[in-house]
Amino acid sequence: MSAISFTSVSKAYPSPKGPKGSTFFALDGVNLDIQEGEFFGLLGPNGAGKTTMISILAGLSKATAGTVSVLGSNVQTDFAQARRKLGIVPQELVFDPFFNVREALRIQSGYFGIKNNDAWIDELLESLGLADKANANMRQLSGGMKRRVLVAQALVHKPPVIVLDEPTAGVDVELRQTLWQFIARLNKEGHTVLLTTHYLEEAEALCGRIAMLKTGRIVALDSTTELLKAASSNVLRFKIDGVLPTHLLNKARITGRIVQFPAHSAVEIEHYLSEVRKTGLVAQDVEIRKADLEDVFLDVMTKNKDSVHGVSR
Ligand SMILES: Nc1ncnc2c1ncn2[C@@H]1O[C@H](COP(=O)(O)OP(=O)(O)OP(=O)(O)O)[C@@H](O)[C@H]1O
Repeated sequence: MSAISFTSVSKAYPSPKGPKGSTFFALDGVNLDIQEGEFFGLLGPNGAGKTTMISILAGLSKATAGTVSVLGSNVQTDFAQARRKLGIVPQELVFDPFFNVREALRIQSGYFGIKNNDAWIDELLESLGLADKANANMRQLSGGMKRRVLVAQALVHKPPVIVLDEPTAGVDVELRQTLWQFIARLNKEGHTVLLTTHYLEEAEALCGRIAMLKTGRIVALDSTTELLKAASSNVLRFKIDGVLPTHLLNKARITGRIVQFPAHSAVEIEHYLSEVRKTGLVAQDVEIRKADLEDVFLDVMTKNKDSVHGVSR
């Protein structure tokens, strides 16, 4: 059985730009099946539709068309069942400021009808590095600590399917490591994990399969290994002080002084370096590295530049 299944899912909003009455599709016929036990990554640029998919999954937003189910329970017609199977860590830090951490987790357990949950709550607090904060008021916690509580809250009912919407946005290295160790353990124990993130290194390290979403459509879907294989084998990377001519700029990825070119062969590498020399610029700290998921992502997004955003119908 699929852990999460999207079948022909679309979500329309009134178009902000088009003529009155026209609609804009934040999701446009999305089909996606995530199997039980997968660690699955959902990637896409800002506005691609990731949060919209998760909101529909969580029952916070209604699909305009199509069906979504969690372990066979339809999120619209069988909401209570579907919700019970899901643990969602939201992107935003929302919490009740009046309770301490343990109370917040007990209340959350109560929403799912679970009494005497303290043994699991203690394990969650321990695994997420919150043991010494159990009696701290939510207001006294730092942003990173609050995020840990949100993760614990999502997991109080031991959901078989865990959804993390950018859980590491703006959090420090220590929390990331604690969080990933814990989530990886839960995944090993059989929990399905769906992750959205802008940290492509994390997705590459953690996810067995990845979907890339752009303007409401899935534009790539494969195992992480296959996606990486499809990328150019190498990337030429160097630093320069100056601006490259347009014919080189079009092929490069620029981050400040760092210039990167996808390169398939030694000949191609030499070609780029000689083109740079011709401009009078000096390539410094030259290195050749293996292509990573960020290269694949940029490649897929560039190839799909023609996708029409917000099709008005
Ligand atoms: N309530 C709404 N009304 C109208 N448009 C909306 C609404 N919510 C989202 N959108 C639009 O739907 C599109 C998809 O948004 P969504 O938040 O799902 O993207 P995302 O992939 O999660 O982006 P990010 O990486 O920035 O979180 C965007 O163009 C957004 O402006």
